[in-house]
Parts: sequence; structure tokens; C-alpha cells
Amino acid sequence: MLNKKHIIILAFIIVTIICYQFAITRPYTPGSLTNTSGTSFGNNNLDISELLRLQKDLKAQQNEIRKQLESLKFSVDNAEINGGAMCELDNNEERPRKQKSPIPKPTFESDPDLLYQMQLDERLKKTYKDQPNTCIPSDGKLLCLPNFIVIGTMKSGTTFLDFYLQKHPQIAHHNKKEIWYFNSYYANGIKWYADHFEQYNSLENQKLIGEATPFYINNPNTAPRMYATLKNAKLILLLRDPVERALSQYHFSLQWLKRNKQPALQYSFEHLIAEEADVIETCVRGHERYREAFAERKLAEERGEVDPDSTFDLIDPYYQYHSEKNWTFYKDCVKCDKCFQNGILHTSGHPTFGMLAKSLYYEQIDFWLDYFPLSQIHIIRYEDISHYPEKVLSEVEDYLGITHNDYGEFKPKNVVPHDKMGEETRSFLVDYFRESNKKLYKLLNRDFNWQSE
Ligand SMILES: Nc1ncnc2c1ncn2[C@@H]1O[C@H](COP(=O)(O)OS(=O)(=O)O)[C@@H](OP(=O)(O)O)[C@H]1O
Repeated sequence: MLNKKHIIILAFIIVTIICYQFAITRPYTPGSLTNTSGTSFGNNNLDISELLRLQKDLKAQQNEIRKQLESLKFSVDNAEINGGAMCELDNNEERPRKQKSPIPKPTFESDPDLLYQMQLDERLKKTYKDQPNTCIPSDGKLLCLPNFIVIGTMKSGTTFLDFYLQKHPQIAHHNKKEIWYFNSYYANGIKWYADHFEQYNSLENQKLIGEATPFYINNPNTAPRMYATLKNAKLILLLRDPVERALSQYHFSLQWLKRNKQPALQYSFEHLIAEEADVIETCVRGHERYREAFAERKLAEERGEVDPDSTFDLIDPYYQYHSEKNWTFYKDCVKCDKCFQNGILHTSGHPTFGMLAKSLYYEQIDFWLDYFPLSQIHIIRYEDISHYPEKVLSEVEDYLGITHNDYGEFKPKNVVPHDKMGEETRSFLVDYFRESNKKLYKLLNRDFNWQSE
């Protein structure tokens, strides 16, 4: 009588023979034997109908072998269950009985299609990304653009975040943190933009691409351009207590002007913020007057009181006063109709401009919401970076759909040492940002716990 060992050896021999059979009767793969015109291939010179007949025969043989294999496996399994009990008695060992289902489940041996499907699934998994595909074909290669973009704000830890994300194994390297494509170099085109990032020639094992330009958030051209180019990109926005952010920008500006051999700033922080507050007020007020006057003019034209071809002049004393100063950010503001509507002065990227305006977060985000939904903007509270850097990074990783990385020790980046501001200035600024902060907390349904009182 056959014992378990014999059955297993026999089964092994049979399986080996069957595997050999499979190897020589592999399933027909479209494209391997025929071309699109249906003509014959190779040295055998077989025609297509003969090939199809052969394929049918092989499939039938294959099915027959598969059936035999299943019944053989079934009897081996049963013998193993029964024989197992005997072995337990022979060896006087306690061994748990195997709970085998009498109906065999499909395995690789019994179903080569299953093996193929699993291999395919594995391959698809490798190329699957929970990220928008931001690659386009160009000159026979893939041109890949960012999947995520840190859009601001200036002086809120963007260098820190970018530095550590660049250490993540699933993030591609860039040749610089701030590319300024959407605010300043848009005309250079996407090839120029893509050249700043490590590129790939296949979707397999592709990394995520990202950059961090803090001036994107406050430039009125950026959101529409970004929407037109990368409307599915994941956006990241860091926000710092607006009062502290403004002071940090001032000190950074002093340093920047020196480093770039520019004339030093003539004014104190207090002087600049007072002046900017006046400009913002004027700018917004000036635009309101302009709109009112323009509406009146249109009515007068309709009533036939004014010749529509005559010029429409609005002499606003505030407007004139600030225009004469030729401030870049005032000119930007004049050009940006949408900014006026939001009551916000969008400022140029120059570090000395917009110490207040860049801290009016609600107004800036409100503008972006015309292009991107809030769910597409991951917001980080700057103050959490120093207290919980691991948490901040792991939340970013979750948002980007990448693994949690061990970054080692965290160190602050881009630090500009400076003194604290005076109490009077602080209370002016706290007051100045109160309304905007309130609206921000409501919009994001989140209390940033900045010094509001
Ligand atoms: N880990 C950590 N903890 C606390 N603070 C940190 C950290 N890393 C960077 N920083 C501070 O972030 C400020 C620089 O921000 P940015 O890199 O966004 O500046 S920039 O806009 O790119 O110039 C700058 O703030 P100031 O020093 O007040 O100017 C940095 O000191």
C-alpha cells in the first residue's frame, strides 16, 4: 500500500512532468505569433488559421492536464490528512490536525493564469500613484512636473520643510528650492521648469516631484497659471503668526540687501509697516472710488449726458501721492483688479515689500480658492515645526501618500537672528491682523492660537 511519502514523491514527479508540459504548451500570447495584418511569421511559415487551430488543441490539452492535476492534488491532500493521524500515533507526538477544505483552492500550479494575473497586479501596483500624473511625453522622453508645491508663506519655515522633504527616498531631487516659475519665469515654458527636477524615463519607481517658492501665494498671477498647468498638484501652505512673520521678513530684507550689494534700507520696521498700512488702505479705498466713479460714468453715458468716446479720468489724491513714490508693490496692486475686489494688496516678490500684505492670510487664501479647493491645500502651522517636527513631517508624508521616513535630528533652517519688536509696534500689529485672523480661523475651522488680544 502507498504511504504518504510515496504519494508525495509520485506527486512531485507528476508535477515536474506537467510543468514541463506547460512550458512547451504556453498559452498563446497575442502579438507573439501574428502581426496586425495577419500574415505568417518566423521560419515555420504557418498561416493564421493553422496557428489558431494549434492554439485550440493546446488549450484543450492544457485543460485536460489541469483536471488530472486537480484530482491528483485532491487525493494527495486526503492522503495527507489521513496519513497525518497515523504519524501522530507512530511518533507519539502531539501534532494539530490540518483543517483542510475538501475543495482545493486554485494555486499557481493549478492555474497559470492566476500566476500571470498576480504578476501583473504586482507590476501595476509598482506604477500606480496616488498622485496626479504630471508627466508628458516630449522628444521621446517623459517630462515630469511637480506633484506638490509649497506655495508660501515667506518666512514660515519653507526652507526647513523643503530641506527635509528632499531627504525622503520617494521624493525627487531638485536643483534649487525656489524656482519662481509661476510668478516670474512662466514665459520660459514648462521644459525650462522641468529641467530643475530629477527626471525619469518610465513610470515605474518614479518619485514625487516638488518645489517650494514662498512668493507664489501672494502673487496674483500664480494661482491661475498653476491651475492652467498643474490643476491637480497638491499644494502646501505654511502659516506663521502674522506679527512675527512681518518682523522676520524685515530682518531678512536687511540681510538680503546686504548680501546682494544693494543700498541698505533707510527705514525702520515701524516706519515701513506704518507706511504700508497707509498704502493698503489707500489702494483699497482708491479702487472703491474708482469703481464707484466708473459706475456713475456708465450711467451718465447711458443717459446721454457724457460722450462715451471722451476720456475717463479719476484724479484721486491718495492714488497720485503713492503713485509718485513709484513703489513697485503699489503698481502691482493697481494692475490687479481682483486684488482690489478682495481688499488685498498683492505684492511683488521683492523681500522688502509687503510685510503686512504677506501676513494677511485670509485675503490671499480667499483669492486662491477661485482656482483650488481647500482640500487641495495642506496647511501647516509654523509654530508646530519647532515643537513637533516629526508630526509635521509625517502629516505631510500622509498627505503626499509616501512612507514615513526617519530624518534623524531636526535642525532649524534659514535662521536670521534678530531682536524682538517693541510693545507698541506689537500691539499695533496684533490689532491690524485681528480681523483677518478671525476670518482665517473661520474659513479653515481651526484656531491657530496666535496672539489675537
Ligand atoms: N525648526 C524650526 N523651528 C523654528 N523656526 C524655524 C525652524 N526652521 C526654520 N525656522 C525659521 O523659519 C524662518 C525662515 O522661513 P523660510 O525658510 O520660509 O524663509 S524664506 O521665505 O524662505 O526666506 C526663520 O525665522 P526667523 O529666524 O525668525 O527669521 C527660521 O528661523
